[in-house]
Amino acid sequence: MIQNRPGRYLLDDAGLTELRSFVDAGTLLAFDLDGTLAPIVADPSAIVIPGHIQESMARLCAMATVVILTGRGREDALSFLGFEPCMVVGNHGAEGLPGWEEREREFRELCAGWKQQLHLSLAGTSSGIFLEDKRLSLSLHYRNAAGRGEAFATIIEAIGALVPAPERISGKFVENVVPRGAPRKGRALLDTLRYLGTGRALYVGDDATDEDVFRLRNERIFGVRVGASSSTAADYYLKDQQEIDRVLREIIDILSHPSCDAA
Ligand SMILES: O=P(O)(O)OC[C@H]1O[C@H](O[C@H]2O[C@H](CO)[C@@H](O)[C@H](O)[C@H]2O)[C@H](O)[C@@H](O)[C@@H]1O
Repeated sequence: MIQNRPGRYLLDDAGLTELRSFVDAGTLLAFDLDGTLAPIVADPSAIVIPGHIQESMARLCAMATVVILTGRGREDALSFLGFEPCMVVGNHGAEGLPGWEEREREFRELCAGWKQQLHLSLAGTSSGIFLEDKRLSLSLHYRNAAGRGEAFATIIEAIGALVPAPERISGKFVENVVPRGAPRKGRALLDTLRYLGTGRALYVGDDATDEDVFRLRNERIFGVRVGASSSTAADYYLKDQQEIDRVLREIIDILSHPSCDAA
């Protein structure tokens, strides 16, 4: 079993040197949305990518290949971006990958069935549980529940009773119901690299679902976790979400001054 190790801080001299030697115009730049480009807020429909982050992302989109890998539905994610990435892969990797169109139809049907079952099983249970229907996966949020422990237990029981059994992926005060066999973020990033004919990728994410990328431990992927964690598989970490601003500015600087010794 691969042991996790504490990541290294990205924004010190050593981390920035590594970033500079990894990133060039041919590097795929992939980002998670919630908690990475947008700060976490209590209402999932109220996220905002700050204007200066949108501007940096728009600049990067003009300089390199930018991809968004999000747990949100694609259309929902697109409505928040304010810039135009090369690709947006939604639903934790299950939506928007070329070649998966048939399976996506199957995933939609499964989710519609699970949604009906959840409406029945959660009716009358603890308040504050919010079901987000993302068509190819479902999210059961309990951040705003009066008793989070009780709400979490209710959600786990309800997901455990679903037929057929889904995959359950934990997130930040959310449990995600995902079709078995659907691509997750790790697979999605590798497929995207192949599809776009790109050799390597930088990936920045903040959540348990992003560990699916970090756990690949692939030398072609430079993984950065937003928020230090003793259990992350990411190579590097940022102290908090606000530091994404500096990361984007550093990458813009790297791409504006190409050197001969990039890896
Ligand atoms: O992969 P991501 O782009 O990070 O999406 C992960 C989930 O993000 C959203 O939920 C999380 O952010 C909300 C807004 O800040 C917050 O209220 C919630 O507690 C978080 O779990 C989104 O609603 C989910 O669909 C995504 O799966």
